Amino acid sequence: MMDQGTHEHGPIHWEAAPGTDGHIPILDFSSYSLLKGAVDEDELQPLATQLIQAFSTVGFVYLRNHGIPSALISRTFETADKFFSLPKEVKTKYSRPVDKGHGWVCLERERLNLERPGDLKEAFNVRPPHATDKLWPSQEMPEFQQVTLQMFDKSRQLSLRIIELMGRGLNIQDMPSLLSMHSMMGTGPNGSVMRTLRYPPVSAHVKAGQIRCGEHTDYGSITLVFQDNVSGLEVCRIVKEIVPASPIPNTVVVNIGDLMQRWTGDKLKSTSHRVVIPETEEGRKTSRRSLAFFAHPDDDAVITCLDGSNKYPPITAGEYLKQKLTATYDVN
Ligand SMILES: O=C(O)CCC(=O)C(=O)O
Ligand SMILES: [Fe+2]
Repeated sequence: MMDQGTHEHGPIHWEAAPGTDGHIPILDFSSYSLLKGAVDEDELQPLATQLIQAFSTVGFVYLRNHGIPSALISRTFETADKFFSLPKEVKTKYSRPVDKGHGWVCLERERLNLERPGDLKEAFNVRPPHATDKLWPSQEMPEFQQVTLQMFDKSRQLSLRIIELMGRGLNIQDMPSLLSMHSMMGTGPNGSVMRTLRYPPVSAHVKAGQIRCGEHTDYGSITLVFQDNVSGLEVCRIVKEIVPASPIPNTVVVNIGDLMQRWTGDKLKSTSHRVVIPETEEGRKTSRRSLAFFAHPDDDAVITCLDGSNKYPPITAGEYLKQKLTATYDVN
């Protein structure tokens, strides 16, 4: 078996969400699907309650019937594949500058667990406010910008619906302000980013402890993850106890980020996760693809514990993200 390293991330406990055996719940999102025209308010409360149950225990759910067309998801994956298959010299033209959140991130540039070597993944970050003309591969792929921006926008809309339901499930009185604190996703000073990720076939030269994506928690409000059909995503329940978040067709995985955990005075759990290398020789020859949308509040949104506990001092979302990113990026 490939060495998965010996790093022990802090103990993370979860109680099994009701009706589950400690695995990640699968919820039907049809009552608030993006495709749903008229919404029946009465149907939303049970969904909101189920979401909060999952997020306050596992920190992860799968959603079915979310309403982002599968054709758009496939098209985004294909578009990303085409970009990743361009020669390295071409991709380098679109490298993410250190001061921007948009552009190509080469293999091993990031390590999400600082105790491991660089992650065995490459990525293209789509962060519209940071995207200059020079950072879109329009010359080689005229469709790239339009397809990825469309997927960004659908992910943004779905995130807002999820956040709205979370507010409902948490009984937050001032819901408009929770939503308005996410009003600049994709348009202004806001940390939200969509990443197309590619984990290439694993060569024989893997460094000790190197995996596809090291153990980490996400930083923002919530994350959406669309997976292809290749396993590897694992949710770290407690030290040495791991639950696979294997691909389930037509679902999106949604998880809580650190800032949301802080915002809710630790009621909702930002659970550690990672992407491992397949154990079989055959599996290692296969690449894996995913698409992650990280929803963040606006940079100037002041995050104060929603339960009035003042467990953590107020901090702006921009300042919080800056502190987190400094630790992870551009280590090579
Ligand atoms: O590729 C995946 O399935 C998840 C990646 C991830 O957790 C991340 O990029 O934060
Ligand atoms: Fe993550």
